[in-house]
Amino acid sequence: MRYLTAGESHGPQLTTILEGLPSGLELLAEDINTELARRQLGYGRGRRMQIEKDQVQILSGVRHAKSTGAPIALVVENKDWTHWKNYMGAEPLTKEQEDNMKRQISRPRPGHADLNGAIKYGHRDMRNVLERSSARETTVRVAAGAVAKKLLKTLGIQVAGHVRMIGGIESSYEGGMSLEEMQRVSEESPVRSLDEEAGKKMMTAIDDAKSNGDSIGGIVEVVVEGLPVGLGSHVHYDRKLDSKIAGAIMSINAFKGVEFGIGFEAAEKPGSEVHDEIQWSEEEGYTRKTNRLGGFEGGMTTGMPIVVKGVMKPIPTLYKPLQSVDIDTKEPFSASIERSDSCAVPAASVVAENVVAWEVACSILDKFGHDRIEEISAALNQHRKYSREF
Ligand SMILES: Cc1cc2nc3c(=O)[nH]c(=O)nc-3n(C[C@H](O)[C@H](O)[C@H](O)COP(=O)(O)O)c2cc1C
Ligand SMILES: C=C(O[C@@H]1CC(C(=O)O)=C[C@@H](OP(=O)(O)O)[C@H]1O)C(=O)O
Repeated sequence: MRYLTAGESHGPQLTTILEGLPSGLELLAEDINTELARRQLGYGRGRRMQIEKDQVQILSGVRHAKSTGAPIALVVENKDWTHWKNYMGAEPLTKEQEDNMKRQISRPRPGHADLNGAIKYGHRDMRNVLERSSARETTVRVAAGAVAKKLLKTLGIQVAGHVRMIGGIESSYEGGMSLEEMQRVSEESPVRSLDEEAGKKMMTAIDDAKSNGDSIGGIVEVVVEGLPVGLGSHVHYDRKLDSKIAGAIMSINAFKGVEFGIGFEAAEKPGSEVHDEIQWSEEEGYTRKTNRLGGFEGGMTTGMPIVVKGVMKPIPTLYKPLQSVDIDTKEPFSASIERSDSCAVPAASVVAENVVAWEVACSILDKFGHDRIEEISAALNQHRKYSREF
């Protein structure tokens, strides 16, 4: 499967085309809208989220609630477009608009794509860069991921996520929850923390950052369960599934690092405290006594849950302005802003779930077939039995 996205943050809509989804998958707009709504929640978001109410239109590839195997076109409208029509349309500028281009941007914001993108593509108006680099685009990445999640659910594979840290405050979650429970508990918390006390402190930290004109980042965690052994491959660098998942997480706006299982802690520990011992039983086949490596050995799934974390930097647009340089006058200035999120870690955890789901779904199709959901399901069940008895 593959997908492309198109659309600007304040343009009319965001679009994605998914290609390679097998036929026969039950798919409703509601499956996608649920994920879109989850992405819009979370403590610390700015005023834009009060304007948008993301709803998908499924424009092709699904008939009578089932995928046909044809490309799927998904569209989400930007409600904010009505305020931006005069600045964001594809038609040429009128004389009046040209004289009145108040919103032309010549002042790059530190931490954003503005300056690099302007130099690279030759834009004196950096709006041409920021509109596309905005995390508004994650709306349709989540729409694509929601389709992947539905595919995985149909095959008995679940994906859930939560927030591990915001602004240095760590949720003390130690594991042992079912994924349904993880989903439910995290959804009850405005910051998607499984630890209620830590969640309250995270909210206070967001309030403090906001009132200081600052922003804070954090760590999100995604867990995938119900996996077969051997998704991905050890034979070539570009077929390793852990590397594809790491790339997907890193592609989310503002993400700066990824780790599987104990991750960077492995640097401090002896091998006996890092590797997971192998055991076998008739009911479960091969399992690991621990899951410190987060579900991967040799770029392939072990059958244990995938546990992956991603770190998000603090939002770069600050009410307490950072110094930059105007590209027209070359004069220094202090950035001024209209609105921004002060923390988007909870929302980003939903994006992370969905981009991980996409990579896992692709690897399932690569291994078990691309055409019909029934044949994929049968091949997967056969493989589960084979692996247990191997
Ligand atoms: C869900 C989400 C919401 C975001 N909201 C904002 C925001 O309101 N203001 C802002 O300056 N950056 C926001 N960002 C981060 C920027 O999009 C990102 O830092 C920027 O595009 C530069 O990319 P980089 O940080 O990956 O280098 C958000 C990111 C995500 C994932
Ligand atoms: C619109 C979304 O996030 C936006 C991501 C974003 C950025 O710079 O990345 C900046 C803000 O947009 P605006 O400047 O219009 O307020 C966020 O609201 C969204 O998540 O749907």
